[in-house]
Amino acid sequence: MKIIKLTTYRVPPRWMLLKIETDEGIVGWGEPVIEGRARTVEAAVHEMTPLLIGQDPGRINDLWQAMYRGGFYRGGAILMSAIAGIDQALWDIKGKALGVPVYDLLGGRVRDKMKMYSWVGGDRPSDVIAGIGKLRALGIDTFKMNGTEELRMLDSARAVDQAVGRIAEIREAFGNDIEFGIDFHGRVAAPMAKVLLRALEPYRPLFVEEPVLAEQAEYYPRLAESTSIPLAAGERMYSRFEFKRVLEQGGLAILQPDLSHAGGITECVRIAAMAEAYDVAVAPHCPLGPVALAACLHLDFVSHNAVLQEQSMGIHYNQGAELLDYVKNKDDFRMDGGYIAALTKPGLGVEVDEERVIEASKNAPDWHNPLWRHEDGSVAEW
Ligand SMILES: O=C(O)[C@H](O)[C@@H](O)[C@@H](O)[C@H](O)CO
Ligand SMILES: [Mg+2]
Repeated sequence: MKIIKLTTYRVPPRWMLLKIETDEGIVGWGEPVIEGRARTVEAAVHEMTPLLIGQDPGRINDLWQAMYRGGFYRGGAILMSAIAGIDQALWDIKGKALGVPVYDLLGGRVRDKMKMYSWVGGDRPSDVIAGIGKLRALGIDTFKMNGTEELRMLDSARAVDQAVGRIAEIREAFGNDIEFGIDFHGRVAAPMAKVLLRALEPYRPLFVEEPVLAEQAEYYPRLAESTSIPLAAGERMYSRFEFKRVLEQGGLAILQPDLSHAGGITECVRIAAMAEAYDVAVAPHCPLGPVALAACLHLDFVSHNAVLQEQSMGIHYNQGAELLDYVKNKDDFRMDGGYIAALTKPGLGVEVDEERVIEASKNAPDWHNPLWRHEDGSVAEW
């Protein structure tokens, strides 16, 4: 079998889907995208085409190495997202060619169902109580929300009280019937991280995500010393080589590689195995579309240390399209009591509605995250 064509479709809300065609008629789908840089990743995908056209799609490891090592410069958000989407599509082709789901190509399932969580509260975490109430009715009991709005490097007791007060309200309203992660989203600088973590201790969040920016990873062990709250990070790390440093230095209880940013299934399954050796859990990051989620689920079903899966149904970013709008087999993604079953169809298990994708790609938005500024006019982390 040979790869004959790559086609990219940027689609609402802010995703990109990649279709890889072969000379035997089998097609694979991937989701190479960095939120806000879809056009850049699209260019990177097409720059890699000469390494792929005419090649056997079944030689995923060799194609991965050629894409990673072949360009001299390597790593980072753009190139690793391009590789990720291509990798996902190659696994999709392989599974379809052999008539098995990707998890069976990776040694089979370690679990029967996977625990999912939903976002509540939006960019500026508000109405989280109402959001949780609505989703509780659907049997969902695990959530994530932003921990703060903009926060200055050194902010006020009032700002801390506002952030903590929201969490206190959640515990007040729902007790221990629900669990929730708090995403600091890189908005909290090192001077404030310890302050905020300590103030949140009494409310026992399931985890705090990106307690500081990924470029401040040396703070993870120091912050972990100061709190019992499990620390999580990973959406802004892009390969085994970044995650190995974080595992070596310690501090993170949960790694959150993104299957559409960190080199795809091939790379993230290795990252998950590395984490298991350090007794670190994995909870793949996925605020994206259905192909990215499917790739995450195949990792989840073969990784003993996979504990939670993010999915974007109802997320505040999904303006103009929802998680399953481009999927024909929507029922396969049904959640039951906050869990999802394995995707058992061959390949990634996503039946892409190509007509819908092509139609939607005709007016793809150029989504970019907002540029926030503090009261004094300086740039604030979004
Ligand atoms: O945890 C999450 O889902 C992420 O922090 C998410 O909010 C960001 O990755 C966002 O998609 C960037 O545009
Ligand atoms: Mg996050």
